[in-house]
Amino acid sequence: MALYGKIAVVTGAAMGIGRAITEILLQNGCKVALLDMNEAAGNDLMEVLEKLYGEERTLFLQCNVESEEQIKAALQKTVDTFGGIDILCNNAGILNELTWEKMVSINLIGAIRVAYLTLEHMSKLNGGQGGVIVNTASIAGIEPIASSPVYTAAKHGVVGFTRAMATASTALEYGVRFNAICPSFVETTLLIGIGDRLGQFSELDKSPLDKIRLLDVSEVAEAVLELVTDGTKNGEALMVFSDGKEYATFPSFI
Ligand SMILES: NC(=O)c1ccc[n+]([C@@H]2O[C@H](COP(=O)([O-])OP(=O)(O)OC[C@H]3O[C@@H](n4cnc5c(N)ncnc54)[C@H](O)[C@@H]3O)[C@@H](O)[C@H]2O)c1
Ligand SMILES: CCCCC/C=C\C=C\[C@H](O)C/C=C\C/C=C\CCCC(=O)O
Repeated sequence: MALYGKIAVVTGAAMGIGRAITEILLQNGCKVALLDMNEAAGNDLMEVLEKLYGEERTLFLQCNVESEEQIKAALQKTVDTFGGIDILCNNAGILNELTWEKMVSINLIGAIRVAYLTLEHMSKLNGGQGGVIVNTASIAGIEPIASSPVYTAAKHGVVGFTRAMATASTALEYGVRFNAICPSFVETTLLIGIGDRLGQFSELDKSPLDKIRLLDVSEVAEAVLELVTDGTKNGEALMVFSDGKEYATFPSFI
């Protein structure tokens, strides 16, 4: 997919990986709607981006991915402002085993909710032009992390949802590709003070974090760009490690 002039929606865009995805899409000519619940961080980032890329190429919309109403309003505003949606980077997420039901609500249900509501604009079945959806999962979506069982469950859910939707989209001719990005540990606020958010599993935090190089957000954004632009990629889970990236392989029974 050539990106110049394409319209992207990024959730959890105000900081961390979402911010890096937003910037790489802007650098490649996209218009980007930044959705995030953190209004202050979103507005601060907009000031920076407007100076770099021009006011007409970015739009910040305060949006909690737990709220169907807020997502619907944000997507409609994006379509009204930019004229459609070609790319969704479904990235908002938290890591907190203490508030595990909320974590499932944001990391898994939120991602599904945003994807379904975006398809109402993007799917060829609904009069859209087709496009691509990249869901931010994690290596924890491929391999269990003992200190984070519910985070692991939610991210496995994101990978499963992505792969099933890729097949469904092909069969039902939505014209939409679905891929998952699965990073290792990335240097963002998500990992700050993590020991306090692992609850009964905190003693398992033996911190590989001290032994491996944390990824820079730009490395994850580069891998997302590959999944967005390479039209042959559908139903893939691209793992990003400190020493390179690799597509996950899965058994097949059906
Ligand atoms: N940092 C890592 O090591 C790592 C590794 C693999 C995957 N991930 C995943 O990457 C994604 C981004 O995480 P990050 O590391 O950039 O974290 P981050 O905390 O730096 O950024 C997360 C962003 O999501 C937003 N957000 C959180 N809950 C939201 C909600 N309910 N609605 C809307 N926005 C919300 C926050 O306001 C924030 O701007 C998450 O899905 C996370 O699970 C992170
Ligand atoms: C042990 C401390 C864990 C605290 C953080 C828990 C979960 C973090 C999840 C992130 O999404 C990253 C998930 C998994 C990373 C897995 C493997 C690391 C591979 C190392 C490498 O890059 O080579």
